[in-house]
Amino acid sequence: MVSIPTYGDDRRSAIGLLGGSFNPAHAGHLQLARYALMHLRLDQVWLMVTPGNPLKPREGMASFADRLRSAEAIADGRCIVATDIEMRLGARYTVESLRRLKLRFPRARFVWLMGADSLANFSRWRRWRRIASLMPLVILPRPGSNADAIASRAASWMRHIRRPARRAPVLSRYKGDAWTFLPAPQNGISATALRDSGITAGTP
Ligand SMILES: Nc1ncnc2c1ncn2[C@@H]1O[C@H](COP(=O)(O)OP(=O)(O)OP(=O)(O)O)[C@@H](O)[C@H]1O
Ligand SMILES: O=C(O)c1ccc[n+]([C@@H]2O[C@H](COP(=O)([O-])O)[C@@H](O)[C@H]2O)c1
Repeated sequence: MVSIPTYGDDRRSAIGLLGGSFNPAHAGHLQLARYALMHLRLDQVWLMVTPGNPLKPREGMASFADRLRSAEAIADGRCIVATDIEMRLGARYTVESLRRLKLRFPRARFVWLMGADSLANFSRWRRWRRIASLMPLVILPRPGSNADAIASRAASWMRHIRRPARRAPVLSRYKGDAWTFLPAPQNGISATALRDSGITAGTP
């Protein structure tokens, strides 16, 4: 089982964090991770499996072990790494996980990655303004969610720290208080649709 990636210890690595339920992991996650890796000039993307999204019901959620295995199955173990570090950090909310992660890897430069649907709901996350101050945020488009994301409460509140997408290659140099909406090819796939078709994080 993949545990704590050590890459962040070695040098001032630029690491994209894709937090997710991965119930199951799918091609949309992989596409996002690959695109971010290249366009943000990252050293790695960590598929950071959440012990449990505080806003999602537990019903229908596969076990942490199954979801981690599912994320490992799409990772390459080199540039894209699945990790159980959020479970190990022992925090329930992203804001606390990110704070602990920065203490654990003081030399790393983290960037928080998320799809447009997550930005649309971001203002419901615990201490979301604080999250935006902890590390740069990069939003990738997702069919059906982009207009809501741009019109969201969080996007409106953060408008003064929005950076143009052309700044994406240097965004990891910011300590926080910077975000961008990165135009990218879109993928309509979702874990919900996969579960509805019978594919779950426990499927071998
Ligand atoms: N097709 C996609 N395009 C862009 N971003 C995506 C896509 N799928 C997932 N993401 C992003 O990846 C992160 C983790 O997503 P998650 O594991 O919840 O998958 P999901 O497909 O959104 O799941 P569900 O349908 O169960 O809500 C979130 O930031 C989400 O916005
Ligand atoms: O901390 C919060 O309040 C919070 C609320 C909703 C979602 N999150 C995080 O958002 C990430 C994406 O979650 P999900 O379920 O949409 O894949 C994952 O890392 C969750 O822990 C975090």
